[in-house]
Amino acid sequence: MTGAQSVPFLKGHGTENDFVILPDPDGLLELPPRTVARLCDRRAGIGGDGLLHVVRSAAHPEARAAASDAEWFMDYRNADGSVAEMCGNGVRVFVRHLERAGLVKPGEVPVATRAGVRHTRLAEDGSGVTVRMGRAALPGGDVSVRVAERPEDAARPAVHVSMGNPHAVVFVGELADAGALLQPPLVEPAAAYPAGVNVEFVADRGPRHVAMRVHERGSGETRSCGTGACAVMVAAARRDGLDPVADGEDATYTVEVPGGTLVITERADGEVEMTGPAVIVAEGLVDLGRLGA
Ligand SMILES: N[C@@H](CCC[C@H](N)C(=O)O)C(=O)O
Repeated sequence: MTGAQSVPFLKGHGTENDFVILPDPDGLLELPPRTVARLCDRRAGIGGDGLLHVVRSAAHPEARAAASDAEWFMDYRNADGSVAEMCGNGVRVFVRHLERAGLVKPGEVPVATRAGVRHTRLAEDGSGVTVRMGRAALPGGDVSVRVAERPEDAARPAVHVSMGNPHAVVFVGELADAGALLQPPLVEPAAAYPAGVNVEFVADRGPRHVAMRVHERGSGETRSCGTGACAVMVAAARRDGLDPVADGEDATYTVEVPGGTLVITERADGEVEMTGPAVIVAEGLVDLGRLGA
């Protein structure tokens, strides 16, 4: 990209999963992967685990094709510029931005995503945001994960969970068993995840209380992942013999992430609900022409 093009941006995070936010209600911005990657670069750009492109559904072709009645579409991009279906922490930050900008009121706010519409609820007192994340899908099959830096370790069994985006959940004794997580974990069979995968390592902390680390597709290790925490909650519940739909009773877990705490409920109707913080920390102008993308 050449020439000056100053556009407004904000920076926000949810449990320290951090995002560059680009308000673009009329869908006028061109955002090729290299521009997104540069914006998310922590040295040469603003820095973030991902980017929230905030567009009215009517102005985005993917949202128009889905014909949802949600006014806003979350066009989510990973830090490497790749597209993702959904981001759980991101959707909370997305509605926090809409609220601050006076574009929605506290209460129920539907948001269209590539994984379908997610219904968010902004607390009146400005505290947390609750999101109805849809139902988890557990396709089954044998999946295993090896930590890339520890090729000597045996492959560990993983649970395949979809929260609209793909996850492999691995139970470990200690979170340190995941190593430095500088490289993507090795997941097999690769065919189980044709579009790549987010990998969560989970350790127990107490009854219905777990801690996790995550290696995100397209971003590397991050300090939190909302869809990942939901996948972890559902995998932990099944491991603990709980199935809220069959049991007719909600199950709630506390999921600790390096950047904070998320509370996740799988309801008796199958819906997974996540509650957590959403914070906007900065805003300004960025010159897309000077990113060197
Ligand atoms: N951090 C997000 C997930 C972002 C997308 C993910 N990396 C993917 O490619 O599926 C979350 O909070 O859910």
